[in-house]
Amino acid sequence: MGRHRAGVHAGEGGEADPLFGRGIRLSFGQLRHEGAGLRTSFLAMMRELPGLIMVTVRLSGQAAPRALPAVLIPEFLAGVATVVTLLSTYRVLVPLMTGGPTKERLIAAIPALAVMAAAAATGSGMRAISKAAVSRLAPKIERLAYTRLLEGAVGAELAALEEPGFHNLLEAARQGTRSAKLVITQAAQLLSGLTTLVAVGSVLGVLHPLLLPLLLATVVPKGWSAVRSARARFASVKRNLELTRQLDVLSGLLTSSDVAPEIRAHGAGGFLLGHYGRLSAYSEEEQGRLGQEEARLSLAGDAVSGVAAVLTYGTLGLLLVAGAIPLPAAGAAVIAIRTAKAGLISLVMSINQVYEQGLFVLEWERACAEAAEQRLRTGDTPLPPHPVEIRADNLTFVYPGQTRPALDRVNVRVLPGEIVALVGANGSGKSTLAKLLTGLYLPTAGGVSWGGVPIEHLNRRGVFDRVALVAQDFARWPATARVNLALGRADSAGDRERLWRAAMASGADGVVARLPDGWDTLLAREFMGGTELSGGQWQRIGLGRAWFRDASVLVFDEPTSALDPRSEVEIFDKVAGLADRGRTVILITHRLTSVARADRVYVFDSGRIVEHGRHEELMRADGSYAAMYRLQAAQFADREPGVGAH
Ligand SMILES: Nc1ncnc2c1ncn2[C@@H]1O[C@H](COP(=O)(O)OP(=O)(O)OP(=O)(O)O)[C@@H](O)[C@H]1O
Repeated sequence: MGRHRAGVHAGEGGEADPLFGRGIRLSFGQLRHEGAGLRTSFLAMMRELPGLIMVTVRLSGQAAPRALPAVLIPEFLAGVATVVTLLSTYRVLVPLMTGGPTKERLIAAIPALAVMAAAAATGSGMRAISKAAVSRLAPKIERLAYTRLLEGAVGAELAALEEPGFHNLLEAARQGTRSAKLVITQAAQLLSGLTTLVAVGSVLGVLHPLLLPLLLATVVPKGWSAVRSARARFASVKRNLELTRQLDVLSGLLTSSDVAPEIRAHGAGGFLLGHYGRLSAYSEEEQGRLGQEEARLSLAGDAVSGVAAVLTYGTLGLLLVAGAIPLPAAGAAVIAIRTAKAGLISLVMSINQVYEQGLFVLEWERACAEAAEQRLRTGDTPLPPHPVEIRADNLTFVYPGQTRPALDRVNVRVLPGEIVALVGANGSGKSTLAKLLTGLYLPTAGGVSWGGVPIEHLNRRGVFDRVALVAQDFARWPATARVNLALGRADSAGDRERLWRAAMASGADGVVARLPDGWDTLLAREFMGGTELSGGQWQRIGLGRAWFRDASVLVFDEPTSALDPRSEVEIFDKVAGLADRGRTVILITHRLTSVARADRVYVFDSGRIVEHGRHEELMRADGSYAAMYRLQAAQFADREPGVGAH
């Protein structure tokens, strides 16, 4: 794809992105703030501002209840000090500019000068105290916000975490947690800017009432451009969230050690870099467009504000000439206006920041609310004591965002102490069923029950507690070997005997024995002191986790895919042993020889169960299971010396 038209984003206008398909285009459809952002009036935006700040203020109240007054009170006192400084400037100027001997005039100015110095020093001191308080408070707010977000994500339904929209929201919310810190810093500055402005305003009001609206006329246009460009920046970030995440994924891949061998062996580096460059160009174009928009807004704000400033000085001159204002008052007014200008710049910058960052904090709040809505739905019926029968009745399941069911009216029975095997072609729904039987997903239609109670009525955390799951893509935690084995019952991680027992059952004992620091070896080569395991070694660790968890229902999804033949046989023996000891085993495998020992085999095809029964029954039935079994057996028979080729 060549260079895109100016203003047209990746995938917009119907064409799919050559790397990510329709993803980026779809993300544009999900924007909620963007359109609204550009239509919102200035007044509406200014009305939003206190609400935006309040989200962070509430957060800071929870993060450190006493810290906020420590920020606000000194900031307020600093504002008061500014008023006093300005008023005393006036009092210094009056004796200096009125007639009389110079010495007397100087002496008359000294008390006001002393007050001015004291007020200025107090103002600086107060600002320093507030700054120190902000730097103590801000990280606490950030941590609290981030922890809340993580708690929400951890407690959400698995299905929610598979929705891209939720991920975009989480990404914006993650930014929101950093923003909360900035909002509090900037809100303190905003308060300081406002107090300065009020101070200057009141001084000007005292000097001559006409100067006050003129001062406001210099402030408002700048505030308008600041808020508008903050909104435009926020909209731009939202608009590009999916693109930003995709760029992050690409740069992560280019630097990841996991895919580094394939990138080199397949010469994929140039290809990926090319796409990185292409997608970055979209992002750069967006930034350029945004920069232009901000420059336009700023110019418009400056122009109106500049005219107002000229008018202010002009009015001051006219008032002076007309004798409506004495010379010292005019001098004080000039100083007040200059002070206002400095305060104004900082005020405008903080309004801009508070507004933009505040919108992200709102995203954080929205994500927390969304996560709460998506919180794991759980009933309060306690689990019947083990052993329980697990059933799926007319179970249908459609993944979020999909239209075709992954499971279509499936009926399954798993009796306590049984080994139930799920077999069938890739993508036929075996892993999905295992996740539904163990309560990780809830049915779209039909039902799953444990001991006759529908799973949604049960305490699902209680269900999880009864389950040990060795998923096909089990987690390889970047942690020590001990944690990797014991994570399923982290409280017992210190139980060495239990660790060794689990390790011996899965064959992980030999792996751990060869590790440089034994159980304390870090299994993550990207960190200092870390080491890496082979695929089969990892699988033993993953399997050991199931034994360590010691649950009554065990799900093994392709448990031996990376094991050597001898280890594979050993593992299946151990799995059979688990069932002998009353554990229920759900086994998903393509190794049909190991299925022969199962009490029942369910054969899947395109989300449906096409056959079920014991191995012998299925062989006699001579259906698809028998065909698959013979196909596998024939592969070995063909290679037997004297029987087949080679
Ligand atoms: N998280 C998901 N979101 C959307 N669709 C999914 C998800 N996981 C699986 N699917 C789809 O559901 C169907 C069933 O997948 P499942 O993983 O259950 O198959 P499987 O029988 O276990 O396959 P395999 O033998 O390859 O492991 C497939 O069409 C797959 O594309």
